[in-house]
Amino acid sequence: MEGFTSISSLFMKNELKQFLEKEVLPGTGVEPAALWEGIDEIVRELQPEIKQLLHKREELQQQLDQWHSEHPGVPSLSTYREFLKEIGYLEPEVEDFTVGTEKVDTEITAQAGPQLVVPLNNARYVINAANARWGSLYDALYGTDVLSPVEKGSAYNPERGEKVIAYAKQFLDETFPLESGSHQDVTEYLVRNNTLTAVLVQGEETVLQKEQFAGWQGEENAPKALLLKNNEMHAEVQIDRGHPIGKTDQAGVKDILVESATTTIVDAEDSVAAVDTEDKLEVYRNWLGLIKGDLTASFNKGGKEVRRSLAEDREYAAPSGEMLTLSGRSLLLIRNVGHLMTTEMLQTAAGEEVSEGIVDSVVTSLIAVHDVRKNGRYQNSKTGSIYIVKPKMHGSQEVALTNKLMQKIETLYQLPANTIKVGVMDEERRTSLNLKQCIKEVKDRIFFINTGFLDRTGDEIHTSFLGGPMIRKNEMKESSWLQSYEVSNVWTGLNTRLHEKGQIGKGMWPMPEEMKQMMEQKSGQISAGGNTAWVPSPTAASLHALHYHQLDARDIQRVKLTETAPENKMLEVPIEETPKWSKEEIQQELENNAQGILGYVVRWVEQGIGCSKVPNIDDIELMEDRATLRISSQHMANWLQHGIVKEAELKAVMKKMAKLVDQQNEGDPAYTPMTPDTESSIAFQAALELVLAGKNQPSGYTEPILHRRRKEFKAAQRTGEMVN
Ligand SMILES: CC(=O)SCCNC(=O)CCNC(=O)[C@H](O)C(C)(C)COP(=O)(O)OP(=O)(O)OC[C@H]1O[C@@H](n2cnc3c(N)ncnc32)[C@H](O)[C@@H]1OP(=O)(O)O
Ligand SMILES: O=CC(=O)O
Ligand SMILES: [Mg+2]
Repeated sequence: MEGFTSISSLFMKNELKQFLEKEVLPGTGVEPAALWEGIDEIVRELQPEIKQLLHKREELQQQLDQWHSEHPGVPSLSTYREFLKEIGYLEPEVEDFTVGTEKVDTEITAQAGPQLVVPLNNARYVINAANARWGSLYDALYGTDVLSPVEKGSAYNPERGEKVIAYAKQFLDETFPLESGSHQDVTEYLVRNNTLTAVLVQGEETVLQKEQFAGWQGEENAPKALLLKNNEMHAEVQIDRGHPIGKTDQAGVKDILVESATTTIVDAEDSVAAVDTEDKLEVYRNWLGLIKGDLTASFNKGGKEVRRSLAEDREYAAPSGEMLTLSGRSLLLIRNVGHLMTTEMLQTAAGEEVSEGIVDSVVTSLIAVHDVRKNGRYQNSKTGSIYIVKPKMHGSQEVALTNKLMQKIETLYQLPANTIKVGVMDEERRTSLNLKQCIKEVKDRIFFINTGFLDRTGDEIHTSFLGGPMIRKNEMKESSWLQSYEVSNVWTGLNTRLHEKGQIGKGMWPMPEEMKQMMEQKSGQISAGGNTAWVPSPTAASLHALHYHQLDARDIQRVKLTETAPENKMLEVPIEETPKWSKEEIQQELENNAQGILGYVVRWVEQGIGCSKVPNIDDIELMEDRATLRISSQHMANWLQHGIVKEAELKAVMKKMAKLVDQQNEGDPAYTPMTPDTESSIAFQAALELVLAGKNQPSGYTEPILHRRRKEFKAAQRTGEMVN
């Protein structure tokens, strides 16, 4: 095969083979021949199993479709439950057990804090994310709407600055109260007898309680930084009387750094558009750079050349008399793709593509072997673990398959058993309903469960597609199935003692610009029992970090563990039995969905951007990724199926919204408008296809269409380049 080299019985793209041989393998202790043989064996054994499990998904969906056609509307619970048991959708109960994962880093076991997610194909963002372990509270407050609407413009506004400082000092008073007086009235901080001492305006001295003072930098009588600790999370008061802000502060405080993203998921899945070898290698190379510690990104920002690299660790003198070192970087977890897609990078002799999930796990864990062998400039996992997040698994058999894959990889790389930890995204209905069984399959390697409610909503719609029209998208968050799913996830996590070994994670804040709202609402995820929750940006991480100071997540979990089992309402399908929507409401729903779909898809297909901010109908910028696309496309397809909208009307809405999206992108020189010639716009046709063919997409996923259309666009671009 042209462009491929044979490795055992398989054929590998030359670029991947070279990348593995020249850039990855040296230093891992794994020989090329052993790798090729190992991959071959894994593929031979697991590829048929994956196919079988994908076939099982289809079979179940057909049975569900048939059942819903015969029982239209909201299902009667007892009959429905029986049916689901009969077809094996609901799995048999399993005995109680506890999670036994060992060698998990303290960022996961001891700390409770924000989890940042970042697209792995963007080196500039990825380095930023790794460094988001620490973030400026002053910047986070000044640059967002938490205190007052965002101001555009470059000049520093001292009035806004004052508000920021007052808020931050109030945070200090609430979280790190002085024995008497307020941080607002401090004129000098110093360290005396290993105690943080503050001099107040009137001249009297006060102290911070001992347990909260973790260290300092600089001289004891003129410290530059004071390290404070609460609920296992740190904050650093930075003092510099020569700094433009420090100069204006009576205590010389220039900023308060907050420990922010304790963990970061570097994402090779739903936030990236990676459809071929070129794209995948970019993703893998960035992961290698992160693990080796030498990833850099150079770019121009505000007229200045910036070269970004990974942050160093932070060192402090500790009250114990010893030095204290804290990581300067977030603990990195990598999200692989799920079981569905295959990749051109590796093929069988018959020309059949190999599962992309297998290749992802083999390559990303091989790269992480450098961390286990301490080859990098920094050490990501101090416990020698590799953290892989596995998305979109349906039920316990698929989790068992992932476990088998990781076992085989460990054997291949001669790693101790359970070195590769697995994070299970609870984002498909069959996993939520059988979560205990799923956790059991990876009970000694699981390090988190996470309520990926976005994918989960897409799957909720697709599973019961033929039952009737779904409620409006915005109503989903309040619906009983979703609330029950959140509660049940926590319950199962706590009762398998997962929280003692890992994270019970909560979902994404998908409105990156709405930080005031986030500050008002996102602490709810901790009150609900989460010890981590997803944020879309470093700024959001720094702000959400404050919630972990306000609430003791571990304590909340201990209390929740004593509660009785929640009622399971996950089978309450969100069908609107007697739709009474006005024409305007229907139009609004369709336009909102169409705008989101088109705004996201056009950048995906034509620019290879897998996660972007797209304004909704109310001009609020929403984070759109493949999971939000799954919801919108399935929702429109479902309304089409049930006659809430006719095909011609739907097409008209799509065209109207394409015009709007074109206008919204006018300032982007790389953008090609979809209108007026929507027929020849590959992006527009992709968006339309996602809706018109939505009913038949596997589990309602958008990957197959997106990948095909992106490849089509890339090919057209290449042909165009050749012609020009
Ligand atoms: C359902 C799911 O699967 S959710 C998981 C998938 N979602 C994600 O991964 C969301 C990740 N977030 C993002 O990709 C981005 O924040 C977006 C696309 C939502 C917004 O991106 P932009 O429009 O470029 O953001 P904006 O212009 O406000 O900010 C850009 C700055 O913030 C930084 N930034 C934004 N998001 C991130 C992030 N997730 N990690 C690190 N840095 C980030 C950028 O580095 C940039 O700073 P720089 O100029 O110093 O490099
Ligand atoms: O992956 C996260 C989700 O919400 O889906
Ligand atoms: Mg998801």
